[in-house]
Amino acid sequence: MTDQTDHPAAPSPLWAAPTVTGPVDATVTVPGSKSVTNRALVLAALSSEPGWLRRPLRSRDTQLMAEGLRTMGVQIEETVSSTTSAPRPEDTAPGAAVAGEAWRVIPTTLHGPATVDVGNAGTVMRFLPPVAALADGPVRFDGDPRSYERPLHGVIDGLRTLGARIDDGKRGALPMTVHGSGSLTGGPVEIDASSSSQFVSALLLSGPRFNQGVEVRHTGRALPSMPHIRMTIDMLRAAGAQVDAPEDGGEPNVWRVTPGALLGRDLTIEPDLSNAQPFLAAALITGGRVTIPDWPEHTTQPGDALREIFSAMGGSCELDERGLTFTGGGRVHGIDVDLGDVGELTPGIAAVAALADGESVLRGVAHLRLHETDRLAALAKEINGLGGDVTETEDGLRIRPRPLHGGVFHTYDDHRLATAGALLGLAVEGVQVENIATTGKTLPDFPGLWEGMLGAAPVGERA
Ligand SMILES: O=C(O)C1=C[C@@H](OP(=O)(O)O)[C@@H](O)[C@H](O)C1
Ligand SMILES: C=C(OP(=O)(O)O)C(=O)O
Repeated sequence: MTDQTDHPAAPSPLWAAPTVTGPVDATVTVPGSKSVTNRALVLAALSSEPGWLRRPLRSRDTQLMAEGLRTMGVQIEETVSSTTSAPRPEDTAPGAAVAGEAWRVIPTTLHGPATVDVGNAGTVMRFLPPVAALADGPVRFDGDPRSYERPLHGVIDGLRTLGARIDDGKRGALPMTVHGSGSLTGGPVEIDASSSSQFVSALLLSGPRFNQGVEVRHTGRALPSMPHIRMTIDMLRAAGAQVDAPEDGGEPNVWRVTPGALLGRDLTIEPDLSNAQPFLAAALITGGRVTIPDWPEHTTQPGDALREIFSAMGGSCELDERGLTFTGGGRVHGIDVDLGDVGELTPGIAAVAALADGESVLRGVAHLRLHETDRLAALAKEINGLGGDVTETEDGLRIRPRPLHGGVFHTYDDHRLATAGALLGLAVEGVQVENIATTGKTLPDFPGLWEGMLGAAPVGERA
């Protein structure tokens, strides 16, 4: 929490991005979804009975979420993948299920005083304040310097309307203290969630535990990341909540959650499809083939849109019992696409677009200026630093491919900038990615997975 402000910044190490000389051909098992894991943790913590998360993502963002809930009293235990909390002998035998494969969540009466470190996790800084409003006692929220700049007004103002007392020094941002009183009135609330869909998800996720439930009405410009709101609704319903949503015949931009108990679930977390992006992109860029096991047939994850987007950029994919196999066609095409629903895919798409045979226009993602970093400015600056021609538009990027050269690719503590740099390095010699460890926000050991994928690639001429 304070590390980054108390000490002078040490220079971040550089990671020499490997360049490949032939098509990749690999199967890459991607860890669990950040968005599903962090919703599942919140819902399990608010349930009336214990639950299980199997194959949860263990990364900075999800550990921060688990730790935040623990500080309010929730028990989250590392366990073996068994259906009881006591490990069976066969689970601890060599080659059997590894300890820590599952999280067992045991809810409790939430309490303060507590301090939550949100890091730079949008899900933690937005989903936990409504939980804290249900705790008995003050809960302080703090995080990385960037968390102070990320929008939070929808959650703060929304919670105040619903009856919470919050001390934010009138900034409408972190740091702040939520003075929980053990319960929240709830009811109708209007918010402008055009800067982050997570405002809506945050108020809905805790909504069943508010005395009057919640009715969230979005006012303002277009909402980004609609599949993530759909994910919230589907997971709430699977936990037994009653939710009315616009796409089910309800009023546009209005969601209602009825008060009621949430059920403890036994949930296996899907792989993170947005984190599958760099590996699929490697197949596209090198004219190779990558299989991602356990790709869900139906999902609300925005990463599922990669099947269509990357196919349009020059490949093809097949979903079968092995998972999703993406095969690059040998050429990468430019694309003109609105990414408003799937904004978190933008950095990876921009990197691929910089290597394409024609211009790309990425639209509908103005809100990315308020993500982990200003992603539009960072992508333009870093790709241009390698010789590219990227310009910012009002709501996105225009990318005109040019021959690129090596150099340092700065990442601004943004995991998706780091994987975008790795992608460029596949095709461009001498790319050095600053602070590759920042990928640990959502994808621990990215370098190991990346080098493992390339190790499986046959050596040969560039495709
Ligand atoms: O609810 C979620 O899990 C997320 C919603 C999106 O946030 P925004 O709507 O702020 O873009 C997305 O970009 C983020 O990575 C995860
Ligand atoms: C925007 C992102 O994260 P978050 O808002 O959850 O911090 C992301 O993972 O791309």
